[in-house]
Amino acid sequence: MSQWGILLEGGAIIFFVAVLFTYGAAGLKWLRLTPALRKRYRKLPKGSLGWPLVGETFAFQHCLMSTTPHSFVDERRRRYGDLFLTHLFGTPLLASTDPDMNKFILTKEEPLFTSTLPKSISMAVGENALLMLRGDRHKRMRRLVLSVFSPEVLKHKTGSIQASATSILKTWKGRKVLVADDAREYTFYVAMNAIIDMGQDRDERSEVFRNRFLQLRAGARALPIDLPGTAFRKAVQARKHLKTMVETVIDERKRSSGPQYDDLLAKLLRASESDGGEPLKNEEIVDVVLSSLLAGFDTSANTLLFLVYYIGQHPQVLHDLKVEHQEILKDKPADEPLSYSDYKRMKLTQSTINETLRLANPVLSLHRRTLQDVEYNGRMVPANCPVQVWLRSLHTDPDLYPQPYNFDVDRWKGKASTNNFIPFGLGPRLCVGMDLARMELSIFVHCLVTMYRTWELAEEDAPRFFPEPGMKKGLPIFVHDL
Ligand code: HEM
Repeated sequence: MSQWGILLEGGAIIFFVAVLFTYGAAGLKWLRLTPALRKRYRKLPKGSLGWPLVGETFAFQHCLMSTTPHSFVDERRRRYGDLFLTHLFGTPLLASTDPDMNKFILTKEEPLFTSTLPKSISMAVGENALLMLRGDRHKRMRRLVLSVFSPEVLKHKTGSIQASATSILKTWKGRKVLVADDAREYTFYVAMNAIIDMGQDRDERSEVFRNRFLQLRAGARALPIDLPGTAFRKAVQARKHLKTMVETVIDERKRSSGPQYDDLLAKLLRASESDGGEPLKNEEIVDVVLSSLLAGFDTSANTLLFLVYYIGQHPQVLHDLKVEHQEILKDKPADEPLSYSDYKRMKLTQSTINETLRLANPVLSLHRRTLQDVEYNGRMVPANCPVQVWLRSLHTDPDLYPQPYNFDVDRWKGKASTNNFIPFGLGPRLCVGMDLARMELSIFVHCLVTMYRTWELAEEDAPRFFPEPGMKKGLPIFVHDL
């Protein structure tokens, strides 16, 4: 631990000093509130802020890039407990790895907590994105979005999702495949079909849309430096172009008496008919469309990437999956597309997805900020304090998951979902695309294991967890025929 860390360790004052350091004048203003808090100093969680300004960022990055990405959190949890103080990427924050505390944080949004996003992501998703909305506006928009991603609607999409998976997988024969690229291609078009179906001009227009979308996504992950040539500036420009494209589709749909769509855009355009509220403005629709695409893109693609990796590493799991999916095919006339009830029979596939999400969740942590002083189980978190729920450490807690770093699909047999497994979040911001994600992943696995006998790595590759979970080389593989 650094000198600073030793000096300050365990002292509640560290939090105030950190706020002062990080927020300058704003921190001073905050310090004026301390008389009320002083009594409660001793209840503040412990931890270390590492070095001035950079805090523990380097140690955190170093661990994520190493072969033991969990060690940063594991070590601090051992030393300070399930809720501890750290300082990452310029912000002092409290990290929670405690299932009950996580549930408390995620379910008590307003008046106690609010969700927060870094500046680059806020720019990319727009101020009307679900992730940015609060209170009644969030509830209304969430209801509208959920109605499109509900099982009742998704059950009609199994055939088209299967067609997308099959067409990508057919191209895998006889060539070296970079799974990361094709996973992104597949999940992007599945999500686009559910969110904004481009209709007749699909191929050409979708391609332009996709390229601009990739620029937007790159900027969402970059530093928010708005200068010529930066990823952030390119993303701002890409967003303007995407906005125009979405508005063009809106105009076409409003003018046309052509085909009826059942995508998210159609739902948003008819919002007032379905819930009696005010019609949505174009900018609200654009933000919800783009942010939903962004929220579902890397998350689903990276999960698919890890699914292919883990199944490939575990021949018994591949064998058992083949049995499950052949059973489904056996009961169907040849060439009949998968139905929703076929999908519901994919039990082992669901366990495999769970185990993949447990070990390689694409979302490392969820970000909140306290709106007032919050006391929980004898510990106090001051107002305006960033709090992060660390999913990965929860999902690899040895008390909850024996031999946590083993890929073991059997641990999910007959298990109902609990607060100890929250890859899609919890509470009022539970992922709205969860059912779509599970369905597209399951259908891809079905097509993969029924179209090919097995696959092998074309080059050595290994998981990485920084800057985001993925495979170091994008998982290059060769597939083998049945
Ligand atoms: C394996 C894939 C996915 C994972 C692991 C995942 C994970 C999550 C998590 C953890 C949250 C909660 C965020 C928070 O509490 O701050 C969330 C929210 C959200 N997700 Fe997903 N997601 C996935 C796929 C998708 C897909 C496919 C879509 C849409 C097409 C989507 C759209 C959203 C949206 C719009 C929210 C915000 C909900 C709100 O604020 O009310 N996600 N997701």
